[in-house]
Amino acid sequence: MKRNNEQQLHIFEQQDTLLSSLADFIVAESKQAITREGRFSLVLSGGSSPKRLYELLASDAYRDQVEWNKVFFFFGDERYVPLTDVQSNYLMAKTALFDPLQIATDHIYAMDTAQTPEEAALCYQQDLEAYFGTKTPHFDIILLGLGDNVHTASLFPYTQLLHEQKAWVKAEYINEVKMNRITLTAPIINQANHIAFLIFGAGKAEAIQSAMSDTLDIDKYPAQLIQPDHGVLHWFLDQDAARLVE
Ligand SMILES: O=C(O)[C@H](O)[C@@H](O)[C@H](O)[C@H](O)COP(=O)(O)O
Repeated sequence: MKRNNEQQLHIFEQQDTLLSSLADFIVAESKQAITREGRFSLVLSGGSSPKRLYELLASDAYRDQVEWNKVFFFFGDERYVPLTDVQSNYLMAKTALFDPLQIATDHIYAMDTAQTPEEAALCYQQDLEAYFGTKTPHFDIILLGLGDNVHTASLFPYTQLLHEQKAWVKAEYINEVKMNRITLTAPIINQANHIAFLIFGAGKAEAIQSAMSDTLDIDKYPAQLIQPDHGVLHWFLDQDAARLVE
């Protein structure tokens, strides 16, 4: 089954130029969204790949290019650990981005892992409903990473989460990582204006090839679920990661 949405490949030899190109894209989109709607919604991904991007956005090279007081931050997923835990995606973003830029707490939508996983998912859904109001939940940019097993956000292979058609946020115990995860689901991710995968390193090449394959098997390759309804799917890759799809 051919994919029917727009995809843009952005492939760079060096990680530095990859990161600055994605940072430039975020800056440009923030300007357009703020002009259009007075605010910009950015969904952050977790894991290790995006840390340097967040540090770059908070650096002298970029900090003055964005009206941060009009930016609202969300998370694509969260590990079910305290927000002070070293595994927390929130803590990584707080350290690399929020604290250096002195982002106001009412501009940061963290998943509340002090509640049960199911309560946290429900509360986050309510937060999103409040943010979007009666408007369709079109995040301006959703950043995503890709696991070696082709998971993205916390949409892991062979989980119930993959088949959620209605809820925007769900929690599930993920046996593969022996922890509860809270995650945006494909229905809301696919409503974004822009979805940007940030992936680098030769170890991700096979996962990217599977994710991009037109032979769909979403249980095996969950990232294949990411097919924007109206927006653009961007792949920000370094050459090592892109070697099987260039
Ligand atoms: O909470 C998480 O871990 C992320 O949301 C997850 O989807 C991540 O993006 C991939 O696992 C890639 O992680 P790395 O960037 O560390 O390879």
